[in-house]
Amino acid sequence: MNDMTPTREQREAKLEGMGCKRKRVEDIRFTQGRGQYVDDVKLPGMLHGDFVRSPYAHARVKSINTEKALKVPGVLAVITAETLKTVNLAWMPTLAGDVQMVLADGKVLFQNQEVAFVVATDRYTADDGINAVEVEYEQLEPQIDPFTAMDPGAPVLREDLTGKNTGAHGPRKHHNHIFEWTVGDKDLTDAAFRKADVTIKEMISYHRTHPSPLETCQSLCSFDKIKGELTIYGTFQAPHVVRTVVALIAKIPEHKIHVIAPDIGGGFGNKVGVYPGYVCSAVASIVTGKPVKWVEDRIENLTSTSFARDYHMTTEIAATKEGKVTGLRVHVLADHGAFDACADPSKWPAGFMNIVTGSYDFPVAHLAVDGVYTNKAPGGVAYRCSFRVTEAAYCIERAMDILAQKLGMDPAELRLKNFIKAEQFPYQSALGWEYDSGDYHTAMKQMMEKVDYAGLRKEQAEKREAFRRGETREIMGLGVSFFTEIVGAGPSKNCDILGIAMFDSCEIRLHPTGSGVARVGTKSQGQGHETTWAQIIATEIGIPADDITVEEGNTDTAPYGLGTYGSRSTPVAGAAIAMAARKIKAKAQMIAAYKLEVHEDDLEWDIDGFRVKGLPEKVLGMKDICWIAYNAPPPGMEPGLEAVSYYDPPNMTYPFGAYLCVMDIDVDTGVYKVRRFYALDDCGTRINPMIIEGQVHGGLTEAFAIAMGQEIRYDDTGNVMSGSFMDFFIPTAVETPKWETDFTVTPSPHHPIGAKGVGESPNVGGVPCFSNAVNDAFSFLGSTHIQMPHDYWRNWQAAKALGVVG
Ligand code: PCD
Ligand SMILES: [Cu+]
Repeated sequence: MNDMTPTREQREAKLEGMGCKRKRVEDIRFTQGRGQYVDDVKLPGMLHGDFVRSPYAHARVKSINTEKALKVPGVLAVITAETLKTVNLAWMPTLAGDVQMVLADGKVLFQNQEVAFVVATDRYTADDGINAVEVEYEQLEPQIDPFTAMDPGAPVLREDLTGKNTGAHGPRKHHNHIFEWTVGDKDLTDAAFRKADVTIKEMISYHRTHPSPLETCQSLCSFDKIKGELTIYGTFQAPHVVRTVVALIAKIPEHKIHVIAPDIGGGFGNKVGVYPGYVCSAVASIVTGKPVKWVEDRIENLTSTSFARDYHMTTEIAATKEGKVTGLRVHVLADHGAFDACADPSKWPAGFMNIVTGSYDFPVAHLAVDGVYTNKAPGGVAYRCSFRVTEAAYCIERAMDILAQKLGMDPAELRLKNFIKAEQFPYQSALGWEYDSGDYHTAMKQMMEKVDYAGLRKEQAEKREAFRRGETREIMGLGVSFFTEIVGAGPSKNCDILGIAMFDSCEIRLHPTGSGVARVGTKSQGQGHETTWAQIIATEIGIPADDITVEEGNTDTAPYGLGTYGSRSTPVAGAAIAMAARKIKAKAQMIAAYKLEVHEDDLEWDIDGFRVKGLPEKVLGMKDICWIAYNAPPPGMEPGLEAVSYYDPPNMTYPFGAYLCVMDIDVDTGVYKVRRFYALDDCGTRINPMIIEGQVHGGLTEAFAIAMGQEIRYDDTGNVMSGSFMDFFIPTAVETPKWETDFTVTPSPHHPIGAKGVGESPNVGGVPCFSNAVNDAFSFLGSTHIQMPHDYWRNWQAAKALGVVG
């Protein structure tokens, strides 16, 4: 061996495989303004479309006159529901089994609803056309409050459903009722409450908010009449689903539809749903014979595409006087707006809300969810939480604090007392999930030690005394949260979207000189898949990550997959990538055995190639195997080195974490300061620690935004009060706290590389952590629960209500 032979460590480092803080390869183009987003795509002869929208929340549309608009120079077409009816597209199916108007058909049901689509030579002219469309409305009584939506005298919102007593998810009790969904054993739960020493009950609201990615939703459709082919560029988190749905609805054969999701400027769940803009730009292209682009502006994005949350959760816990939980009962009133356009797997009308037992060993539980229609925008997307998991985590984490307060126990101690123990995994929850793995006690104790929890509680006790003595006007809150996430939808036995099973896929093709390409069914919106997917392959087959190109988002080339949301990419596609790589490795091993003239079983894998056991000098590297695979394969073996895997996971993965927030609030102004925020995340095997840290920073920032101010608010008449970034809180670097991150590693036992998702976790755990900090600060003054968002004004109102401010 000469000195030039690289050491094992050097060979390993060269791969930049799993565990490496590899720099994000996509950032080379993003940071230089070389990303290619939908709006960067410009096709010859391209036209622009824009919407006439309703000023009213609830009104009858008496007439639409397009005559003047069509006379505006440059306006080429005005599409209304009547136009869409000719192609049977005035209404479209939603992902939740409901139907939604593409353009107002007789009625409008929320402010800013799409009424007509004006197509013109440029965006400005389209806008002039919009102003020239004359719509006559007759205002109707709006239904804004979900709590009165099922009153006997409540206005009828969905006239199209008149006489329908059952919906996509079972019986409907009222004309504004969508579904009732129940899980768990009601009788056993009621019995637990009858026997309980202590019970708590609180209505915990998770307000309506919005994912608001920097890039809004957009599409560019081009219909080629000669070929009969439709090409759609769009901001899609799930391009293949879009292609299938278009094929089913528009009756265009699937191979004649090309869906391309180029670079995406953030998704956060906003880009999962199907919006009228996509349908209208496609129809407009068919009608005009030209490519038609639709680009939403900020107000349109905030007020018409996919809100999140709006869950009102009446929560009860039963416990012994020692603080052992014995039952959980939750009723949710879910405000879905005008159409049920929730983006959940089809069989789950309230998503995975039944993860509401959280990290605790509840022997029994019962959950009931009622969905109602109101005159608000449709949606119900995840917004950085897989299918209502953040609502569930908020519910249980707030409720555990309320129980601790009633018992006079420390909230961290109460949690430690009730955690599912490490030896109980795989754990069967009372509401039907099988948690794959976890070690909650270790994570919680690590958090408490790192932040000096006992010291902080002591300081808080002293500050409270000082406040009582009138020496300070500042109160201190410690927010504890311990969450269990559920990500990786999903086993196709119970997860599908409109019947499309939720597996995912990867296709790897290695080239003769030892580099290659991996195509995956997911679609990064900023998560860094081009970086991390190559790292999995590097570790699995010993080809440096830099030598693997990762491609996603083009349905012509990528294998069929269900896309990226619900932190499913790592649990599902990540597994498919490892499995495809292993197929390649198996063929590589046959080649190596032949070349090294030994039996396959006599070979062992060594970082970047195979070696004969016991003969360290007899090696064949993966790069050489690539060449041999094409140019000199063993007799009888097909040339080439590629593999594809479609992976249907046996279970979801259950990441978890322990968070702590230290907050100081000035009672006279309501101004808060986040003094410290510590986040310990366990996402199993970590692919790229730097990307994970970035994901946690981003998710915590969004959690901070939601808990401390971000809200989509309506007045009594259904006017949106927060339709721009002037009134919708987007924290900048100035407001954002400093994040301290930490981790433990508890691999998923069923995932080929043991990885769980992480992208959503910080939002799921972060929101209750901030809210618990605010509530903890005020609790010694006698409050049990203050609703989010906790902006300065509301903190000040809380202080006033508690009588500490005049
Ligand atoms: N263990 C582990 C895990 C993970 N990872 C990494 O991290 C990331 C993430 O991942 P996940 O968790 O799996 O996830 P995904 O699927 O990929 O994604 C999704 C998510 O993601 C997050 N993040 C983010 N970022 C950015 N930048 N952008 C965006 O947009 C976003 N979004 C958000 C959301 S909202 Mo939903 O949709 O609501 O449902 S859901 C979501 C990637 O890269 C991966 O690879 C690692 O490394 N390791
Ligand atoms: Cu959610």
